[in-house]
Amino acid sequence: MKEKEYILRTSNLSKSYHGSKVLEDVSIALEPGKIYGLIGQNGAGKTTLMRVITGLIFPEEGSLELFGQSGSGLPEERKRIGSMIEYPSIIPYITARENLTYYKTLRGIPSKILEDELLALVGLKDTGKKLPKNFSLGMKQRLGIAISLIGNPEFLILDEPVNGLDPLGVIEIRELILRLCEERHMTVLISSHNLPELYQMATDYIIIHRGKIKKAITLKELEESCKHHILIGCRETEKLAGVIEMQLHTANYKVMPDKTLKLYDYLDDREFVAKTLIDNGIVTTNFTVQGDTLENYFISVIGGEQDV
Ligand SMILES: Nc1ncnc2c1ncn2[C@@H]1O[C@H](COP(=O)(O)OP(=O)(O)OP(=O)(O)O)[C@@H](O)[C@H]1O
Repeated sequence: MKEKEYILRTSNLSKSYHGSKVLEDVSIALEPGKIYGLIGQNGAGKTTLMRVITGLIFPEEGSLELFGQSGSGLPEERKRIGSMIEYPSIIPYITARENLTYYKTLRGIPSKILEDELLALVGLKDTGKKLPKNFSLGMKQRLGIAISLIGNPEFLILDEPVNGLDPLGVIEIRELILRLCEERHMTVLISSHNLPELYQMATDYIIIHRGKIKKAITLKELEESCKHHILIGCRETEKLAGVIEMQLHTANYKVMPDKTLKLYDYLDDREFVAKTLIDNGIVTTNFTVQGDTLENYFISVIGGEQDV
């Protein structure tokens, strides 16, 4: 069997500042072509992790593999990364096009049409002589993304690119990222302190809290977790499933690895479900309605801990 390919693999990365751990045992694996949302509150360690990946700082412990290479092979592989970390590195007093020319020259890229191509890609081709200091926040973020795309990266790292944007701005960035992924087959790691903001932009979510990875979940699993259902616990799950199919005439349920069962129907008629189970000799250990908003889900994953 062919071994799974990873764009990035970290193993037990740790980093401290002034004796306190900012990253602790961070192990993540990113597969090609996916969009990973890195979600965590302010100070959770998102920027630090991105800086470690891009080689701006070094971890004290743990290891890192990029495109299958580690150790002395990392600097070469990092050329395949485009990033916008913390703030877009825009020069505010020259035009968007001049910004791109500046960074293109710095990177030694000869293409004559690169500026046109990137400006069109991020929807800034009509900005003409307007200076970035007068751009809206969304325009600045889009120019920052264009700059990060200069080397035609395969792996794009964006730190909070939707922070402070209005809902329309969030949608613009979302559409841009989805397009980049589709047209350029890029893998993206994008951070935010707000799970709902990245919802549907990301295919996978990594939740970080106080430097530790709390959860790695796919969009499908996230939606599954947030979908309302009746959670039923009982010792005889097979018998329970049989009663649900035969007596309640639905197959809209799922047996979980811990043998509890999630029933997605009859939410408005729970009394009928309870009565049917009793009538059929099912003894339940749990019978509750569950399902979360994205925000509640996030809070439940980080354990409801507030930052101090
Ligand atoms: N250079 C530094 N020196 C000292 N402490 C630092 C440094 N950089 C980060 N920290 C601390 O590390 C912790 C994690 O910071 P980081 O910027 O990685 O978090 P974040 O999740 O990106 O948060 P935000 O959303 O606020 O940017 C914070 O407590 C921060 O104060």
